[in-house]
Amino acid sequence: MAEPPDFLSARDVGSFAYITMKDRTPQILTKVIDTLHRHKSEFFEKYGEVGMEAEKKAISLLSKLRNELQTDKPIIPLVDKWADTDIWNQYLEYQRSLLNDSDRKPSWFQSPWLFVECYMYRRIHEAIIQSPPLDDFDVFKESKDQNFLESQESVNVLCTYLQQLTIEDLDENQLKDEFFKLLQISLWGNKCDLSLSGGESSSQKTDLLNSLEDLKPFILVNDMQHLWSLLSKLRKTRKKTSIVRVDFVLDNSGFELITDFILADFLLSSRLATEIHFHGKMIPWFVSDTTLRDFNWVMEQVKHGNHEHQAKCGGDWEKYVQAGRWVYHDHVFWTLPYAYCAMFQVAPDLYAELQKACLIIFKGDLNYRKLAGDKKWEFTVPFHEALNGFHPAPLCSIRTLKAEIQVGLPPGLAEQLTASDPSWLTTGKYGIFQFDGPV
Ligand SMILES: O=P(O)(O)OC[C@H]1O[C@](O)(CO)[C@@H](O)[C@@H]1O
Ligand SMILES: [Mn+2]
Repeated sequence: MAEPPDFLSARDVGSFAYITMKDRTPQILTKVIDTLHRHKSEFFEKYGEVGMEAEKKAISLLSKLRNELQTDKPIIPLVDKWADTDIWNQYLEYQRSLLNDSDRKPSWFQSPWLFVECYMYRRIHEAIIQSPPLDDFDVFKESKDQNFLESQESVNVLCTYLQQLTIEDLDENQLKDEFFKLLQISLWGNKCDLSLSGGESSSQKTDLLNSLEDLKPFILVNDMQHLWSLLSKLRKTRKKTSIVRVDFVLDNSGFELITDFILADFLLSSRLATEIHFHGKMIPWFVSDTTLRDFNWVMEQVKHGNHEHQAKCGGDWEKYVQAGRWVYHDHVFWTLPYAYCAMFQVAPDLYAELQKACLIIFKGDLNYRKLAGDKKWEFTVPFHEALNGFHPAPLCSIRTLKAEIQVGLPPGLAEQLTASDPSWLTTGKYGIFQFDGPV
């Protein structure tokens, strides 16, 4: 058997991992510090002097973190006492044990990129929870909310589209077309995450629905048909009372979350699924990722939006939640640095939960990196192989490409893309629907 490939790492000078660690992450940390500064008077009003002291403490911890990163210092153990602190510190030990030389320590620019990038977000969380009473403050909340608010026009268009679809009148082919349309909306919704733009606003302003045809050439792997075959077969063959569960491993809040809600709503309304389970993050993560608070906030906003179709959607979604047809889950595993092939061992309860799904949709780039272990795979390696034994249920990655990792391409395509568009892997311009499961 050939050796598995090496991990992506900032050690590779000039790589996207390197540029992210050198430029983008310090920029994100600076923005976090600035956010805390800007909330100073709010903290004072709420907590008095204690709030001011806490703000100072958080800023000093974050400045120290930025300095450690920029000077490639060793990765140090976490000192907080949170649900996953011990697991993280064990993982740090494991990373250290991988370095044969006992004097060498894992560091920002030498260790696997997935590990250090996750560690940075976990250290931001540490800085905040060590600074009570600010321990509940989400440093990314403002930008997530802004992304949603700036996408209002597109949100209206999508809600209106969904409300005006008369699903019961559609024949099988029409239903498939609509399903494909909403899958593509959910794909391109992943284009505008905030960590890629260094936390700067990147909301959705164009009318996606009318751009889908133009965007089709940018879909490099298109397994939508497999998703349709799977769900439409279940729809035809299932008994009246049986459950068809689709899980979404969510990515970003704001506009992307709306596109996921629209797709999830369609799945229920069309009876392609009977239950949707959403998996979000327990702590603020990679700037724009969805937490329970974001999930609820976005739903509330839509419900109280001053647009008739938005309000109707929001009302429906709330009812789905109340009826247990939409269920939100979180788990510490999603904010650990492990590839998903480790889930069975590290978080068997989560693995068992995912096994209940008929289909799992993994949204976004970070999920893809974790599915494929963030390794330098050949572009033609089969997706099934890169998953390295992670097969809880049929699954599909819906992702725009924002990192130098992609598998399952036909021979020659990567070379062709590199020649015509050298940054094809990292700009979010290209997308995939990549399925693994029985076909
Ligand atoms: O929100 P997404 O689609 O997971 O993208 C987040 C992305 O941010 C980056 O880490 C860059 O910091 C990408 O490479 C990463 O995977
Ligand atoms: Mn994200």
